Amino acid sequence: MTDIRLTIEDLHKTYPPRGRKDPGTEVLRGVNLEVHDGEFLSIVGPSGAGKTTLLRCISGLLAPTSGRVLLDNQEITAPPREIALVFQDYSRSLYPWMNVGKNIALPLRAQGLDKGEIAKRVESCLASVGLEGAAGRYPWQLSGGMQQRVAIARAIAYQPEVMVLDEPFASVDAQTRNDLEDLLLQVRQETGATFVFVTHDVDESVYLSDRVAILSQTPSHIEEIVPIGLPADRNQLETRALPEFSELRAHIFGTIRNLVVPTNTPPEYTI
Ligand SMILES: Nc1ncnc2c1ncn2[C@@H]1O[C@H](COP(=O)(O)OP(=O)(O)OP(=O)(O)O)[C@@H](O)[C@H]1O
Repeated sequence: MTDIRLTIEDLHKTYPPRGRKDPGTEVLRGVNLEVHDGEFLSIVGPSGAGKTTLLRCISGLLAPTSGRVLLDNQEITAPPREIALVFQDYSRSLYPWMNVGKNIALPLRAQGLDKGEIAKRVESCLASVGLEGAAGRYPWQLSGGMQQRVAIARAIAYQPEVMVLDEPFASVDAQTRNDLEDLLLQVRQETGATFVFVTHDVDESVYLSDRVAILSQTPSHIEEIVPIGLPADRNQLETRALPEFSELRAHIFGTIRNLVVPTNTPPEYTI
């Protein structure tokens, strides 16, 4: 049996009232989830279902109202060293006044590594994300996709056990997005890390994952966990052309659509 890396136990989160007339916002109501060691698990769900809230609780950035998140059986009460985060907004996560090398080195310096080890890690992580020799460039000199590669390099330089990513590819074009998806699969193979990945893109969740967890409408719980039994060796053209791929995306899309109470707003998910 696979080891459990992360356990989410009966997690509840209600944001406190913002004024006298605001009762507060109950977002998570009893989320239970286990993430296996080395697994790639994606979280999808209707817009506003609480995906980011759940990720923030998992990574120790937000205290749950009740319930617990355990990393290797230890309750998380603050951001643990073993977890690295990558967000959608790379332009805010990289420091524009520091070059790429310094951006990647910053958390390593905080970890107390010596200069030689830091320089080695910066170069090898840049090579892993296809940005050899870019250490001296500044974030504003790079395209959006390249900046997100730097954010991924910074996360892997840290040698985390778990990588938590919140819609990391939502702001890049379709071709770059496919390249970054493959980069993530390569990073997963090289590092053996566990991935928890939030996306609005059902196809992306099927392409990348071992399992996809579907969050319900708020106050949310896990509606369904879908095992993705596709061959481990994924390929943008062949994997996406498999009949099982279409069946899985149709199933997940249908489940999310059934969760959404009809409104006049256009659907966010497309198939
Ligand atoms: N700091 C906060 N204070 C109060 N309410 C909040 C706060 N952050 C989020 N919310 C509310 O919690 C709900 C869930 O938000 P969250 O961002 O977690 O959902 P999401 O599934 O990630 O959203 P999206 O699909 O838009 O990315 C929303 O109704 C949001 O307005």
